Amino acid sequence: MESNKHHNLLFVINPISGDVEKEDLEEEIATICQEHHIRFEIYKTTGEHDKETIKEKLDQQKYDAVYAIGGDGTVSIVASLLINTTTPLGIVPLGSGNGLSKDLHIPQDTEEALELIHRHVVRNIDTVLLNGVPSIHLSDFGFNALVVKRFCEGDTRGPGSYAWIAMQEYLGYEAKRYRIETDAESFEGQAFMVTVANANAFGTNANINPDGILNDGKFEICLIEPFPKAAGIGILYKLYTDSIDTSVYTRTISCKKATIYNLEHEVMHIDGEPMNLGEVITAEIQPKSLKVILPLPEDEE
Ligand SMILES: Nc1ncnc2c1ncn2[C@@H]1O[C@H](COP(=O)(O)OP(=O)(O)OP(=O)(O)O)[C@@H](O)[C@H]1O
Repeated sequence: MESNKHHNLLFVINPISGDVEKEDLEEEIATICQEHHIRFEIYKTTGEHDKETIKEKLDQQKYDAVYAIGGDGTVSIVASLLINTTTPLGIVPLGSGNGLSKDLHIPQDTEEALELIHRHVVRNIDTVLLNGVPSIHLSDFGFNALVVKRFCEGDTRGPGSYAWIAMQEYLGYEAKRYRIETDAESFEGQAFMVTVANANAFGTNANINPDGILNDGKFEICLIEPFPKAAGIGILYKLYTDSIDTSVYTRTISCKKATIYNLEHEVMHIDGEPMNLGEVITAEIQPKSLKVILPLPEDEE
């Protein structure tokens, strides 16, 4: 565990995330930073070449931390630039999906999350490389990836439209075939979805990997195998009560390295961004490769 006092910060704000108005936010940031004698800069994302622009800023100047203010997409852009650097990632969750921040127990209330600027600890977490592309949270193939793809193609945001798309796609969805080889065990067969899980729960709170630990040097491959449609409600219930690992239709492989053969070229996403990485995907853990800013443990407050 480390702590680091902030002197110079970069805030990356996504002005459209979560359909949340963020006008007062800049003033709140300015107030806290002035109070604690912290220099700061704000970059507002545009949706175009944000990663490149933020990278230029990081190359030009040393920041003590970069705070991503938005949803999982914004967090993912910032995090991918901070992996294997000494600069920690801070998160102020303000998106429609805030999965990583929830798994890290970062306050979901904006005011409380901003308090971390002057009261926090820094910890190292693992990340996973999928054909060289970093995944910090959850990536998957199959049903959920299809829903994520349709969601990204649509023009409505929020959990309601995600649930609506999921319902529309569910009845017609057919499991796809995968071969998975890992340093622990192998699998070949059909799956409804295959998740490469560094963390635990999606932004919707569906917990696909209840026992996952973000800094254990391993990731999990969580499979939901084919099931009768009538069993869907039970699986959904287990996903939302942190007990999916007790379902007879699931299988979890904990490993450090895996090769996934996506035999039917099913859609996939990495941390919520649809992506096509081809038929053969290698996944490899990058132990403790990302520094994150977290609330002080209760016994240290
Ligand atoms: N100024 C902007 N105008 C339009 N789109 C933007 C802008 N800034 C960022 N974006 C887009 O916002 C998306 C990321 O949003 P993020 O995940 O942080 O929040 P979200 O509300 O959870 O979003 P989503 O509903 O897509 O999950 C990316 O697709 C990015 O291109």
